[in-house]
Amino acid sequence: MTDSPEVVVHRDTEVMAHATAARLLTALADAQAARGTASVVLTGGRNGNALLAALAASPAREAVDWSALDIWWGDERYLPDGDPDRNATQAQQALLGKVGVDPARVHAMPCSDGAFGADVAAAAAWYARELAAAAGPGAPHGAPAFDVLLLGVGPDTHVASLFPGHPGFAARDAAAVAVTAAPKPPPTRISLTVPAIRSARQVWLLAAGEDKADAVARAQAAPADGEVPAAAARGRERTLWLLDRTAAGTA
Ligand SMILES: O=C1O[C@H](COP(=O)(O)O)[C@@H](O)[C@H](O)[C@H]1O
Repeated sequence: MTDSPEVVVHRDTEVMAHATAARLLTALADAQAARGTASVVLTGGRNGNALLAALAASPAREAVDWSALDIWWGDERYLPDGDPDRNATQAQQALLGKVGVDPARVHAMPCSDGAFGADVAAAAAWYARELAAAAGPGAPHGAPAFDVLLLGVGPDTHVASLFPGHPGFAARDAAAVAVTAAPKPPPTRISLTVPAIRSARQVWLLAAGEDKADAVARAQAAPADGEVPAAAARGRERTLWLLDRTAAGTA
């Protein structure tokens, strides 16, 4: 696991989205050149969706073979299929419906009107099994070595759906966990766990806007094993904070 996160500060939110899109296309194209395949973990939220829109608009988007990309999610709001608040719905509209993804490689988290109904714990356990199957035997924590795992950072320092002081943050025995009574609506969610996040080769934390400045400062000062979820998000090879000036506190 990386000890020292790197920090890149962009002029504003728009520049950050486009620069991060270029960075991500390069990282995924490099992974595909090296191994013939790549994997990415998407995030929801404002910065995650701005990135997806920038990817869709990029003239370089076909540098990635979208059909040879596994797409996972760091978290999901446990809502009916197609609900506009689902991270998967937003990703489909912003990007996935515009590029040639292989539907079999788009690993959406379950929805509340699917096979598991209201049983979000069973839904999270299923996603953990999907991750473990992709990771193969012997993978620590049953999670794949994702090439790039994206995380938006909430104003309270939450990442994925791991909220400060909430039980999901402490989950260590599976790659995915059910989250109930989340402090941010909707209350019922599924999230990757800290060990699953730390299985990624690269973890990129995205934060733009004045309301994120305090969270960024606190997360960068907290110990990696503290109760500040964003501080615990580390990649095996690289941890990268991608900020705009307001979130970095340098505006
Ligand atoms: O609810 C969520 O919030 C976080 C952060 O969202 P933001 O709009 O404050 O940037 C997001 O990363 C997560 O995926 C999402 O489910």
